[in-house]
Amino acid sequence: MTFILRGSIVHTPKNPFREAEALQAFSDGGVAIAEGKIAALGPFAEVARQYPAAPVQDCREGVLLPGMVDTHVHYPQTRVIGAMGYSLLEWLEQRTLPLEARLSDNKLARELAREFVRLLLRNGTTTALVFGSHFQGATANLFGAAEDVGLRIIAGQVCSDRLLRPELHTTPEQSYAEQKMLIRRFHGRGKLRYAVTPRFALSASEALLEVCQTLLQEHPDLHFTTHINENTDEIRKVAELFPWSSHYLQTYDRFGLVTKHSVFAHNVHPTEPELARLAEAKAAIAHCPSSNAFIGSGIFPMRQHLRHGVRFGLGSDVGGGTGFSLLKEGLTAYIAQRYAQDGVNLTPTHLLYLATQAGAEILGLGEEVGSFAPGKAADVVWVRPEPGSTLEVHFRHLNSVEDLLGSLFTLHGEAKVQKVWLEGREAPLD
Ligand SMILES: O=c1[nH]c(=O)c2nc[nH]c2[nH]1
Ligand SMILES: [Zn+2]
Repeated sequence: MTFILRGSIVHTPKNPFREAEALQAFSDGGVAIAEGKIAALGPFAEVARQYPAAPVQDCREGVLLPGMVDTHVHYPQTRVIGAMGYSLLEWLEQRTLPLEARLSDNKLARELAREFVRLLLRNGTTTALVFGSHFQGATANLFGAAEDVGLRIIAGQVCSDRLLRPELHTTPEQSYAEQKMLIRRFHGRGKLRYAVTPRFALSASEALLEVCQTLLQEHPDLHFTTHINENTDEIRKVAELFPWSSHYLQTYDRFGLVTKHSVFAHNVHPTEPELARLAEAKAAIAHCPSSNAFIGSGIFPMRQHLRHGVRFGLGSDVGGGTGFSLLKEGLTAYIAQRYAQDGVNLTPTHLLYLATQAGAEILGLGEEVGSFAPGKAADVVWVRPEPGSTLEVHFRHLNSVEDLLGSLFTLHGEAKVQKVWLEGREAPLD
């Protein structure tokens, strides 16, 4: 069935960090959807002429965006959001890991998985790279919940074998066996993909990192994700644990884990050699601005990443982050760069790009999602201002599409995700 969505349409088919006029917008636009894919995009009158028999869904109140892409979010941590006053290692020990340990209970894991995928969708996220659980069963529940609603996720069973808490520790042998089973069962099934996911070098022995390497060698199309350079105490401890390493990235690189399929979360405190190596390997960073602020990790050195040509997308990093909204992450990235010594002066176009196409690209999905380019999956979000809100006032008095986006990101708390389509099918939001 072919149908048309009519409304204000904005997307970033080009990279605004490199090219002018990266934003494309249609104030009365149409996006035709056929067989779950974008069939046509343009002014509504033109699209309607191309598909005269297609029913039209009127989305003229508000704006249509490509489904957003969260490049770093933790499935077990929804209920940790808002734990104030901790730095990273205290936050993990006192608030996060105790909850993660409870996911050995499959019933709780199933409940959290359903809650998690619903909250991603309600915030307009249609693709995500997800940190799973330390438990195999709970991670299987995550894949199951995503599949049930048609959400595109890349995820994996988190592995650690030291320095967390005993319930969360595995052994290299156990981790290999459990991950193999999950890879066989879920990797490449529909829209599901598997990511090898050591929690961070601090909690992974060399033998466990070797297991990660073996898995990637045995399955070259797997993804890889972990944390890096988030907090100065963490960095110091990692240096002590790997005395042979000259920097944090080397603890992964020694085991072949720095590739174009790798996404490292945070990288708030990188050294120049690490940035050079990330660029050389075409590895990418999940930039998590609200988490960096909330846990007090520091300000992301965006200009340094740009200078080195290191790619990055946005991550909500729930539960260190302050919620699932990538609109809010965009605003927080903007504000953090305003505070930074040598910050990048981001425009609303940069923010939209970071929340959509940039994320798609670093997940290797740049040809499949992230914009309304014909042929891509029809993952679409319709956002409307809450009636009577400041955002509604702004939307009634717009001068330009940049103004629309600027107020959407700034007043994101008054933007309601009205509907979400996943491959052209309306997704359940309740
Ligand atoms: O922000 C973070 N959240 C986590 O859960 C975590 N684990 C290791 N390092 C981490 N950083
Ligand atoms: Zn994280």
